[in-house]
This record gives sequence, C-alpha cells and structure tokens, in this order.
Amino acid sequence: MELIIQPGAPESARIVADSIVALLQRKPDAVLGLATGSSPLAVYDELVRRHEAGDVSFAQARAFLLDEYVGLPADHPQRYRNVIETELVGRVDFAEGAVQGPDGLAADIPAACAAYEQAIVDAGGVDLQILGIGTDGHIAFNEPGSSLASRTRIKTLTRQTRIDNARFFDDDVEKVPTHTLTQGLATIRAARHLVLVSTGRHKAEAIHQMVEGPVSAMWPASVLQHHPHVSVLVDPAAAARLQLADYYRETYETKPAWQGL
Ligand SMILES: N[C@@H]1[C@@H](O)[C@H](O)[C@@H](COP(=O)(O)O)O[C@@H]1O
Repeated sequence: MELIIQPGAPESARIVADSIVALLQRKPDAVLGLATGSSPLAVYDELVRRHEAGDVSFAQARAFLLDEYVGLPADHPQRYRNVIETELVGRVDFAEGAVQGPDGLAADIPAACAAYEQAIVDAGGVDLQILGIGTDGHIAFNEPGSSLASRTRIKTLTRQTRIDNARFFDDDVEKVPTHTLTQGLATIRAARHLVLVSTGRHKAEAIHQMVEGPVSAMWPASVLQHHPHVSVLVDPAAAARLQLADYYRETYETKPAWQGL
C-alpha cells in the first residue's frame, strides 16, 4: 500500500487524474470503477478539466459504480446512477450505456447482483477503482462485519452511515434508505489498481485502521492490505493517526520520478 500525504484534495486530485489520464492514453477502452460521496469530487472536477483541455477521452472507456441505494425512484437526485451522471459522466464523453451501476430497483435482487458481477467480468474486470472511505472504515457500502470474501449483494446500512449521509437527504436521517446494493470486498479486491482518496480529521481513525491495523471485518477497508496495488491519498488531517506518517512522507519524496501511482 502506498501512502501519499498531500496538502489537500486538489493536490491529491491532480495525482489521481494523472494516473487515470495515463491509463486511458495507453488503454483507451479501460474499465474504471467510480465511487460516489464527497471524497472523489475533486478528482472528477480535475478529470473534466483535463477532458476540456483535450488531454483525455472517455469515448471508448467503460465504468462501473460501487454501489446503489435500494428503492430510490429512477429520477431521484440521490440515486447514485444520477449522482455520478451529474458529477462526471454527463460532463465528459462516455458513450451511451458505458456506465453501469447495480440496479437498486430490481424485483429480483439476488439475480441483479449476480448479473452485475457477471457484467464486470465480461468487461474484463476493473482496471482502476476509485474509492472513498466511511468514518467506520466501510468501502462502497461494506459495513463493519462484512465478509472479507463478499460479492455484490444487498446490505443494511448502519445508523452511523445513514446519519453521515443525511446531509444529502435534507439532513433527515429518516429519508436515507436503509438498504443498498454494493460490490463486495472481494469484488473490489479484484480490481487491478485501487486508488483511495480521503480528507478530514473524521476519517483519521478509519485511515489508521485500514493501513496499520489488523485485517478485520470490523474495519472493512483493512482488507485492502491483501491487495498488491493500492494508492491511498490523504490530507494531513486524515493522516493524523498514522503511526508511520514520517516514513510514508519520506518514501514519497524519494520516489523515482518515472514511477507513477
Ligand atoms: N457509499 C459511499 C462510499 O462509497 C463513500 O466512500 C463513503 C464516504 O463518503 P464521503 O466521501 O462523502 O465521506 O460513504 C458512502 O456511504
């Protein structure tokens, strides 16, 4: 796992965008994994800028979302398929139908989850997965206690996650759906490169547990310790609990210039 401590989200976003642009230049039909939540927003804004500058095209790329609320109407602004359309997809040149998410309105949820897993496999797997992290260490919507071997399935949200996400639902926790469809921890681990971005003191414990704690279902993101290619970009506040912060800084500062993420 590579830890990169940057002054803030814009600096991290430029590093992540460099990596995504380089990927799409060498593999125009790359498969991206997209995350919602506030953490990746600076990355999406940076990608839009690079696209507008003519540096990158998504015309041949495909993308898969990490998760989706169960039961939100198709036109609900907080449905993740709509959120990602506003934040990134509608601002660049993805082809029609190139971006998929789990179907939170499916009548047969287990079948929809299995079909989503198969769609990712059929696309050749995810080349680069963008991730955020919840205050309780969840990635996508894999809450504490999630099987480290889990695949796409329905999950019940914790009260804490619903409180954290109430800001997107008029600050009313009761409006936050209770269930989601989420890629599992094993699904996420199957992506070839994982890039996690996080800022703020409220994420410091989760970042510490993910990087330096034992691998445990109680901190689901800690499963990333088993992945061979993970880049974690944090600001000083999110890095505040890291025991080896000085070592991570020195490692990054002395990294050979030719080596990307
Ligand atoms: N399902 C999403 C996650 O994908 C996201 O990483 C996390 C953190 O969100 P934020 O980046 O807004 O702090 O919460 C949500 O519940």
